[in-house]
Amino acid sequence: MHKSTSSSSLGPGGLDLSKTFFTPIDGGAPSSPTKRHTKITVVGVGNVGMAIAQTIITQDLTDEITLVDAKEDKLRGEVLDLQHAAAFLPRVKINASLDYAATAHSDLCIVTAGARQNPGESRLNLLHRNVALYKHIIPPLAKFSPDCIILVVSNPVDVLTYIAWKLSGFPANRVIGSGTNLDSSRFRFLIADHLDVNAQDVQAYIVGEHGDSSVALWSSISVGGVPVLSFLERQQIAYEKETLENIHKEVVQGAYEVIRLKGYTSWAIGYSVASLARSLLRNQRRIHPVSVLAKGFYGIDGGEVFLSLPAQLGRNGILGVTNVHLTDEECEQLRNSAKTILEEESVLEADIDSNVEERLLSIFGPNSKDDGDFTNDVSDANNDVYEESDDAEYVEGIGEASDDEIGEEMEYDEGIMQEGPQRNMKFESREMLFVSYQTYGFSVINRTAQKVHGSGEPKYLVICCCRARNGEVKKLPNE
Ligand SMILES: NC(=O)C1=CN([C@@H]2O[C@H](COP(=O)(O)OP(=O)(O)OC[C@H]3O[C@@H](n4cnc5c(N)ncnc54)[C@H](O)[C@@H]3O)[C@@H](O)[C@H]2O)C=CC1
Ligand SMILES: CC(=O)C(=O)O
Repeated sequence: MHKSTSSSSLGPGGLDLSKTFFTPIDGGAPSSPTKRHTKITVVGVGNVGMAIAQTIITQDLTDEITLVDAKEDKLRGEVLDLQHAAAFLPRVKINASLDYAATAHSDLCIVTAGARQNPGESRLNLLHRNVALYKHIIPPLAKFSPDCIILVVSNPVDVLTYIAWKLSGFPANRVIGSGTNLDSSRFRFLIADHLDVNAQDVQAYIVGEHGDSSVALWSSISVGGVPVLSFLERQQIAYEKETLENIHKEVVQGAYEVIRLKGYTSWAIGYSVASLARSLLRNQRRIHPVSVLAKGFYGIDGGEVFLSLPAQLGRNGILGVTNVHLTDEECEQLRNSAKTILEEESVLEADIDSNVEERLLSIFGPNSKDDGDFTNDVSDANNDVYEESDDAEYVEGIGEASDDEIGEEMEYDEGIMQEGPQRNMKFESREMLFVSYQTYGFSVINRTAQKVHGSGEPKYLVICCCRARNGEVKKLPNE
C-alpha cells in the first residue's frame, strides 16, 4: 500500500503548490526542520488504536502520527476517515502503512494490535495469541525507532510489556504498559460519584495487575488534599470495609461489563493513553500508575515482572517510581498480584524465542557485517556452537558482551550459571536481549563472541549455548 499522508503539497507534474501560493521574503533563510517535531506511531487500528489516535490528534499532542495494521483496507479506510476531518482538527501529518519503515524516527510507539477479550473472557487468556503477534511487531519498531518509548496497550498488558521489553532490548525506562492508569480512572470516577465531587479532585490509585488481581490503595486516597480514610476515622464516621471492597470489585468488573454491553472498551482507554502520551512527550513529570519493571519494589521478587506502580513520566520515559506508603495488607496483595503475572510469564518461557535475525538487526542496524554476510554468519555460528556441543539441548541467548567479558574464556562449566533468573549469567550486559527459560536451571556449556560491524562502533555479539539441568528439557524446542 502506498503511504497515505494528509500533508501532500505536490500538484500536477510534481509542482510544489505551496511555493506558488507564497512568495518568500527578501533575505529569508530556507526553512530548517522544527526543533520539536514529534512523531507517534500507533500499531493496530481497531477500536482501541483508533480511539487513542483520535484523542491524540484532537488534543494536539503530536506533529505526525503513523498508523500501522495488518489489514490493508481497514487501515486505509480509517486513515481516510480521519483525514477527512482535517478542517476541524489541529494540523497533523497522518500516515498509514503496512510497512514498519514508515514508523522510522517515532518518539513514541503505542501498540494496541492484538486479540481482544470475548464477553466473560479474562485478559490473561489472550496471552499466547498476542505474544505471537508481538514477535512480528516489536523488533521492527525497535529497529526503525531505536530511541523511542514503547507504550504497550494490548492485553494482557503487564506480561506483554515484559515481552516488549525483552524483544526490543530497550532499557526498562523506555518500555511502559498503560497498566492501571485506566483502572485508576474508573476508581476515581466511582469514588467521585459516591462523594459527589469532581473525579479530577480525587487522588486514588489502583496498582498491580491490570486485571483481576489488581490492588486498590485505600490507605492513600485523598480528595482535595484530605486523606479520606484517616479523615473518616478522626471524625469517628463508620465505614464498612465491604463498601470499599465493592467499589474495587466494580472497578475490576468495569471492563467486563462494558465488553458485555458493547463488545469492547475504547473511549476510556483512548483518553487514558492520550494522557500518558502528553506526560511523556511534553515532559510533564506527572505521576501515573503504569506498568513498570517492578522487581525489588515493595518486596516483589521471584523474577522480572512488570506491573503498575505510581510512576513519574517524562521525555525519558519512566523517571522514577513514587514512594507511596502501602499498608502491610496492600503490600501483601501487591506481591500476590506480582505472583499471578509471574506465573503467566513462566508458562510463556518456551514461547518467546523470537526471530534471531530481527533481534540482531535491531541491535546492530540493517547494514551490519561480520566478515561478509552478517546474518549467514550468525546462523552458521549458531549451528557451529550447537554441533560442537554434543550434549547441548538448546541454543539460546544473543546479546552484546560488556567490555570486560571480551577475551574471556569461551567455555564454562556448570557452576557459572545458577538456577533461576538470567541475572545470574555471567555474560549478561545491559544490551543483552534475553536468555529465556528462567524457570528452568541452565548451565552455559559453550559460547562464542564475534566482533560485528554495524552502523556505529563495532560491537561484540555473544552466542551462547545452554543446557537444562533439571531434566525438563523435553519441554524445550529443538528436542
Ligand atoms: N490496556 C488496556 O487498558 C486495554 C487494552 N485493550 C486491548 O487492546 C487490544 C486491542 O483491542 P481492540 O482495538 O478492541 O481490538 P480490535 O480487534 O478492534 O483491533 C485489533 C487490531 O489489531 C490489528 N492487528 C492484528 N494483528 C496485527 C499485526 N500483526 N500487526 C498489526 N496489526 C494487527 C487488527 O487488524 C485490528 O485492527 C486488545 O488486546 C484489548 O484487550 C483494550 C482496552 C483497554
Ligand atoms: C479491555 C480492558 O483491558 C479494559 O477496558 O480495561
